[in-house]
Amino acid sequence: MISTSPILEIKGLSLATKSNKKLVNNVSFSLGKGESLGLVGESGSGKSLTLRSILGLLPRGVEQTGGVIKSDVSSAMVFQDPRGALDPLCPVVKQLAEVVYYRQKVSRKASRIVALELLEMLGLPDSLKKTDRYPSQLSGGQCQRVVIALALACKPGILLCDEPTTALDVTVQRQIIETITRLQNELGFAMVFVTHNLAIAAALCSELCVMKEGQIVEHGNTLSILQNPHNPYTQMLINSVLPLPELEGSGQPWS
Ligand SMILES: Nc1ncnc2c1ncn2[C@@H]1O[C@H](COP(=O)(O)OP(=O)(O)OP(=O)(O)O)[C@@H](O)[C@H]1O
Repeated sequence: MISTSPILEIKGLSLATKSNKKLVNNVSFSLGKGESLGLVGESGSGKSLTLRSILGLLPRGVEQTGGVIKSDVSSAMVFQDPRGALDPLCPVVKQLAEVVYYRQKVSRKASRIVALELLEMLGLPDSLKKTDRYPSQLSGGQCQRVVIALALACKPGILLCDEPTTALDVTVQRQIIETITRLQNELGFAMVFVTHNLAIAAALCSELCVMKEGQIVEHGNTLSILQNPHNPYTQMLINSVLPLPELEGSGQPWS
């Protein structure tokens, strides 16, 4: 299924609480350079824990009880809540310049220049680049762009996205998805993308893992799975997406 040699391989990953309650069970997948894999499934199915284990960022009380994670490139994470991921007391340009300074090992002056370039790349307005604005002075969509810039400042081989658009309204969701697609084409990072939204998974990810109760129940090409799901749970997930109602008489779906 993977055409290039994998840059991330997860084999038989199992996670449990300290009291041995199983949370993720025997999860395996791999990712090639520049590829995108979606993790979908109901709330509590283990998507975020699987993603966090790639970074070694498991929450307190959860431990890896089995399996191996092999990766020879760096990863960076984009979290669901953009405001929560930013320091409210530090101007955004300064936050970004700090990450560039420590991760790219350039001078203070150069780190600010790179930070401004990253904001430009993310399509943020000039006003935000010229004046030092705090996160509370930015919209949710602008904050999420800054958070993506923070992750890209680490020059990741793999971008780990944990429902990065869930907290945003649908028009901003679309802009963020388009921005991520553009940046992936420009920069060539691979991506693991956690989402509840099958349409977003279809737009971004060529490969899909469907998770239920800590296990992968279906894994393969995204379009094949969405058009011809084999697992009853996948079928249920697809059928639970509300169809747009049709305008009476017109036969046309709402636009
Ligand atoms: N720190 C923790 N201690 C104990 N159990 C936890 C902890 N974090 C998560 N869990 C449990 O692990 C399971 C998987 O959680 P996870 O956050 O990975 O689900 P998810 O599929 O990402 O859900 P959502 O889509 O709602 O974010 C859930 O049952 C959750 O309650």
